[in-house]
Amino acid sequence: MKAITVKNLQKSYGTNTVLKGISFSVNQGESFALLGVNGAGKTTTLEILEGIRCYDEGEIQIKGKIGVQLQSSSLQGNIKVIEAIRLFSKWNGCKVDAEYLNRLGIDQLKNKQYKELSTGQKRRLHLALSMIGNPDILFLDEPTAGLDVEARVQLHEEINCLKDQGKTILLASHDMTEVEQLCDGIAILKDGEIAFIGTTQELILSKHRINLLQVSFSSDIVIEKLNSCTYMGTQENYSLFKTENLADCLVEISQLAIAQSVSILDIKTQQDNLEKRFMDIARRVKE
Ligand SMILES: Nc1ncnc2c1ncn2[C@@H]1O[C@H](COP(=O)(O)OP(=O)(O)OP(=O)(O)O)[C@@H](O)[C@H]1O
Repeated sequence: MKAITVKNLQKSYGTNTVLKGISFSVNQGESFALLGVNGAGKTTTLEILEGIRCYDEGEIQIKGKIGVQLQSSSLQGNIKVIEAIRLFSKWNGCKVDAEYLNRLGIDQLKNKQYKELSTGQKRRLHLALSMIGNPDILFLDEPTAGLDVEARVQLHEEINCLKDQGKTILLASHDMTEVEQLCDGIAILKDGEIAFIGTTQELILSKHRINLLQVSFSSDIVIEKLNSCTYMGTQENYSLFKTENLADCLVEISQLAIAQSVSILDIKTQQDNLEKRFMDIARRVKE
C-alpha cells in the first residue's frame, strides 16, 4: 500500500520554476530519498508534502500521521530538553515516554538547555521531537548534515531502528553513503524533473554506467575501430578501454586478440560507484 503518492507536482517561485510536474510514490514501511544538488528542489518538495508550503498544481495523497524534522529546525535557546519534549508531547496529546527517550540517547541530555547542546545532540533531539505522537511517516530534511562521523553513525542507527519499526521515511540528502545505508528507493531531482527513480542498485546498473577496462596483452596489438568501447591509450603495460557495455567490449577485445594471435594476460575492470552515478545524473546536461 502507498503511504505517499505525488502526481504532477508543480511549483514556481515567481519566474523560477522549481518543480515541473514531478511524480513519485513511497510504499508503507519504505524509506525513500530525494536527491539532487543544491537548489534542486528537495526541501521545496518535502515542505509542500508537510503542508507548510503551497504548490501550484498536482495531487498529493498521504496516508498516515506525519512527523517532521525540518532542515533548519531550531528551538529557543533557554528551553531545556525535557521542557521541549513535554511541550511537543502536550501538543500531540500524549505522555512523555521515558523508555523512548532513553533509546534515543536523550535521557542524559534532558536537563540541558537547547543552547548547550552540540549540533549532533540538537539533531538527535529534533529526530526525537519528530517522533513524538508515534507518527507513521517521517519527513527528514538532511538529518545528518554537519555531523561528524560518530554522530552520523549514531543517527543512522536510530533511523534504521525507526525503519525496523515499520515507519515510512522520506528524506532529503546529498550524502550517497547515507542514502545507500538507509534507503530502499531514490529519486534524483534535476532541473525541476525526476532524472532517475529506482533503487540504489538500479542506479548503479542504470544506463550510461561507465566501465573502465584494463587489458594486458602478451605482445603489441593493433587496435582498430571498436564498436563497443573507446581505446584510451596504454599505461604500465595495460591498454585502457572505456565502455558502457562491458560484455560486448570483452567479446570485441577477445576477438581482436585472437585475430592477431595475441594472448590476453590479465583483465581488470573498474565500475562507477554510487556517488559518481549520482553526480553523473544530477549534473548531466539534458540529452
Ligand atoms: N521561499 C523561497 N522563495 C524564492 N525562491 C525559493 C524559496 N525557497 C527556495 N527557493 C528556490 O527554489 C530552488 C529550490 O530550493 P530548495 O531549497 O527546495 O532546494 P534543495 O534541493 O533543498 O537545496 P539544498 O540542497 O541547498 O537544501 C532554489 O533555486 C531556491 O533558490
